[in-house]
Amino acid sequence: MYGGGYIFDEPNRNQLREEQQHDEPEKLAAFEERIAKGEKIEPGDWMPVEYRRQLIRLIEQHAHSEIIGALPEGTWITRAPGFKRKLALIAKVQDEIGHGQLLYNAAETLGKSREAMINDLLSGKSKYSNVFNYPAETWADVAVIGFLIDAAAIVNQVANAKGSYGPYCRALERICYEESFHLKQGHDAFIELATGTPAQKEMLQDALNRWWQPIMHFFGPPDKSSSHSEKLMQWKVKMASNDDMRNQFLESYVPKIWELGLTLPDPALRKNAETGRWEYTDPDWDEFFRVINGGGPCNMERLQVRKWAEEKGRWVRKALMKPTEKRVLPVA
Ligand SMILES: CC(C)(COP(=O)(O)OP(=O)(O)OC[C@H]1O[C@@H](n2cnc3c(N)ncnc32)[C@H](O)[C@@H]1OP(=O)(O)O)[C@@H](O)C(=O)NCCC(=O)NCCSC(=O)Cc1ccccc1
Repeated sequence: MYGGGYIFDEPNRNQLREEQQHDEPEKLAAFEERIAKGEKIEPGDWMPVEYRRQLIRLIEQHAHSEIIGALPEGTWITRAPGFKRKLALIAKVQDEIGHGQLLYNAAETLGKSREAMINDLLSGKSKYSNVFNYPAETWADVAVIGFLIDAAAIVNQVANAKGSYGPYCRALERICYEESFHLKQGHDAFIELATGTPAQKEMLQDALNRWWQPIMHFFGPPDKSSSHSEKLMQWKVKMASNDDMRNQFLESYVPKIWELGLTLPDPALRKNAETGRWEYTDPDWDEFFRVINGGGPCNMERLQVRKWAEEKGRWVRKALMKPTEKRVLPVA
């Protein structure tokens, strides 16, 4: 556990309870009117308890995804082919950690401490993106992550940057600038393999086959079984539904993959000319829920690495604390 002596602050818990009692209809109506007008909600503004709770959940999961998301690519820094690719990968992985910091800051404005968030990650209480629970077996996996997972993240983040909560939107705007650089480096590595030797192309095709289902899962369950979408879209936290984002990703990237002579492991994948929407075989949603609930191939390994890093970094955090903060509090 995060042993720097941190818990979910009691004052914040009390604040949440207090606000719950004040979720009065007039305040709620005024809040929803502001959302409808496209105004940004800022940390000091009144907000329904459920809006706060949902934002903490979503932003916290996003932050964890960035931190854990650095791990599969991070293991390739020393093995990236050539000095330039090593440098670019170091910069990219560093950016992902920076994105995690920006997002933890945004979530903290809602009253949950960073330490409580890290504790919830390490205990398995909080989720993070399904995709980072798979191994990066070859250099081609890094190219697929850098191109297609970054692309998927950009589709989601560009949309939600226009959402209602100011600190989250501002963090997303900055993240999107950096992600567009990541996409370029991923695309470059992807093209090099796709247009390289038969062995390189085969390695890329193999990585694509393995990553396709996790990427389809990335946007979340189908709209009909998405538990949070309705409320989050009403409150303009999510600016497009899971299926719409998945469709937008397919629209932008499937043609690019096919143009390179690569295939995707779904014979039903095609654009319906009449509806303008992409059709596909439903990915295995049981596998998705298994992975996001801790049963993926790398969940245990990912959390072990984070726990190790927290343990090893404890003395640094302690050294940076004010003497009065150095007492160890029980973990929530
Ligand atoms: C769209 C969605 C992901 C899910 O919509 P919601 O309305 O929130 O949920 P919904 O009701 O549809 O689902 C029901 C349950 O399923 C959970 N679940 C769903 N999908 C996933 C999933 N894929 N993975 C794990 N869990 C998932 C969901 O939490 C809920 O469980 P709960 O009730 O909490 O226990 C939303 O949370 C979002 O936009 N998040 C912000 C963006 C974000 O986090 N991006 C992360 C990647 S950043 C990146 O990649 C950068 C990078 C690139 C390369 C290298 C390194 C880094």
